[in-house]
Amino acid sequence: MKPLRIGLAGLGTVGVGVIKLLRAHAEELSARGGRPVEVVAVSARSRDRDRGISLDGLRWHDDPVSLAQDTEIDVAVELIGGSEGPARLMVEAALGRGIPVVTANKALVALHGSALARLAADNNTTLLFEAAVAGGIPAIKLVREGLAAERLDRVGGILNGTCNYILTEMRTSGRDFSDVLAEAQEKGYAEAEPSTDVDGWDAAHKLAILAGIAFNPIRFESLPVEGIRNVTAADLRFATELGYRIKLLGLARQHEGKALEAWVRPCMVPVVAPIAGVEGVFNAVTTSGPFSGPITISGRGAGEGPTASAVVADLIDLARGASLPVWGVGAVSDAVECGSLADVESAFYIRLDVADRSGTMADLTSVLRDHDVSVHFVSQHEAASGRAYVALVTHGVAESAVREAAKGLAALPAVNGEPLVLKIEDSLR
Ligand SMILES: NC(=O)C1=CN([C@@H]2O[C@H](COP(=O)(O)OP(=O)(O)OC[C@H]3O[C@@H](n4cnc5c(N)ncnc54)[C@H](O)[C@@H]3O)[C@@H](O)[C@H]2O)C=CC1
Ligand SMILES: N[C@@H](CC=O)C(=O)O
Ligand code: NA
Repeated sequence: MKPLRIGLAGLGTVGVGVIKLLRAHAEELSARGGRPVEVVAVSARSRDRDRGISLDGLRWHDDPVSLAQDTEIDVAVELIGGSEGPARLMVEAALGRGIPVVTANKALVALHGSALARLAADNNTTLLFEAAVAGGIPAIKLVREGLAAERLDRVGGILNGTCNYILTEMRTSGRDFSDVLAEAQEKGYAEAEPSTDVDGWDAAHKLAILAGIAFNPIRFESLPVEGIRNVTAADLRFATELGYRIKLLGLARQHEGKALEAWVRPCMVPVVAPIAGVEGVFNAVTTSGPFSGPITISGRGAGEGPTASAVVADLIDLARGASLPVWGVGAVSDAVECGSLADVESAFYIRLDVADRSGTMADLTSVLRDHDVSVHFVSQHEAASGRAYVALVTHGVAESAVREAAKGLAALPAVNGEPLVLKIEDSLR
């Protein structure tokens, strides 16, 4: 049987994992795909770096675009990363000549997915990206194939392994942020530029892709994004005391007749919610729809093995001759704006660093009263030298009111620095 010939660009964590997996499971892959799946050509920055795998017998291309133009490949695999530059040029070159592309690059798909889908459709080929969302979890296949019959009202979850790893380690071992981030980088979880992870962008790319399949491609710039940099050890302690875990969540919800509600932000999740138990580098993808009901699946969201498993699953689809439309629908629609969050009601957690003196609490509550924010629970812990951390949990209130109240609180002389406002996400129980 004629093999499926792969040209693979990017020999880092994921690229090396893909080559190892193709070699380790060659027999099973050949049986499942109906023909052997073989890497025949590669491209990376350095030819001589020791990667622990042999590149003997593989054609070498210095330029990933020249790899995409190699007439002796059937599929181009892009594992370089970045929404622009060589990754984008290579994907465009391959799709432009009718060669299917498999990529793990969420930034590229989130920002240019609609244009790439058109290019693929125009050239009668496809772009597959299972590894781009939640690493080894079959998240795309869940939504695009498994739930193809459903009209979902919610999709999202814990979509960044690095952030979940940092939040888990900070809480369980008391280590600080930068120490745990360095470890996530060593383990190959973090993006080349780690602010992509900790500032929420990577989760946002993944949410944009899930929302694109479940609902409609969204205009990435309209997605509200907040990362985990401002979450402190004090917040993690308060969360435990209140019966919550702090998780970086990305969620998109379709409310009847309204613009899509979508956001990425650290949230308080009740400790009894299944998603609260998803710890470390694990991700979780959650959906809900009128026929299927709620579904949550979890697994390793980053790292060599899990991500390689997802890339190779796409290659098997191609070996089998599957021809899947990029966003799960034949016609590519234009990207839509996400709705404003101003009127969306929720309970919120507000954490303040205050002067520990008489009258402070009265000042805080008067600001909340002035903004019509009703408080459900208050807790206080001593901080260093005459300061205290105060945590307030509100009743349900519009996001715009809590944001205005937070500005009023920040302006009080007794309040140091910026308050942290976290949404309490109770719907995922
Ligand atoms: N590491 C992970 O756990 C996951 C990574 N991804 C995505 O997979 C992709 C690859 O990620 P990693 O393997 O972690 O990155 P990495 O930084 O370990 O590897 C990237 C590779 O691309 C090569 N490269 C850079 N510029 C190049 C150029 N101009 N021409 C040819 N090769 C070039 C580098 O030499 C390196 O071998 C990214 O899009 C990333 O977002 C997706 C899911 C999980
Ligand atoms: N940097 C990402 C890797 C996988 O997509 C993460 O930490 O989740
Ligand atoms: Na996946």
